Amino acid sequence: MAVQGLGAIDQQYDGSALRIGIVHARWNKEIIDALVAGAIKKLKAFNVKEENIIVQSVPGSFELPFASRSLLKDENLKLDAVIPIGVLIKGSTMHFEYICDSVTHALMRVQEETHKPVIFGVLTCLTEEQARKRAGLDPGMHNHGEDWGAAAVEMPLKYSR
Ligand SMILES: O=Nc1c(NC[C@H](O)[C@H](O)[C@H](O)CO)[nH]c(=O)[nH]c1=O
Repeated sequence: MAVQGLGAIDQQYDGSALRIGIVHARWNKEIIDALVAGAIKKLKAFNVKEENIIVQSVPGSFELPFASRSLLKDENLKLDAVIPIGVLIKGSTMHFEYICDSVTHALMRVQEETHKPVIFGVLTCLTEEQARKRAGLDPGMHNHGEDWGAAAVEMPLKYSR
């Protein structure tokens, strides 16, 4: 049996009727930009229309849950899923741990409260090198933003209410 890799896609989904939000933090801009580009590239590969991809930014990852909830509840946007994207890199204090833990749990709560998919697009890295690799910024490395784009198409098509 073929072993599926991380973020393996199980079939070619048609996202042409979907509306997807991407809300990204503004810390670690170069890495964020690569992750957002990867997510958009994959959304388009699944036929999501450019006009149906709504991209907004927030100051940092700690603001992602609030913004994600607001986007999903915005009746004018009619989003099918949201991809919060942030890059958290360990510093010399415990700030990193508290943000990672609180943001992760808060994003899960947004998903439960809104009954809409919230794709976990937050890198929690010990070094900048780890983050760059996961954004595909090193030659031959995979851009995790693409996995998040694929998940944002699969989930609403499979589990929309
Ligand atoms: O501290 N490091 C980071 C960070 N801190 C800011 C925080 O998310 C929030 O915006 C402020 O505390 C204001 O609420 N935000 C990140 O996205 N990545 C980091 O690596």
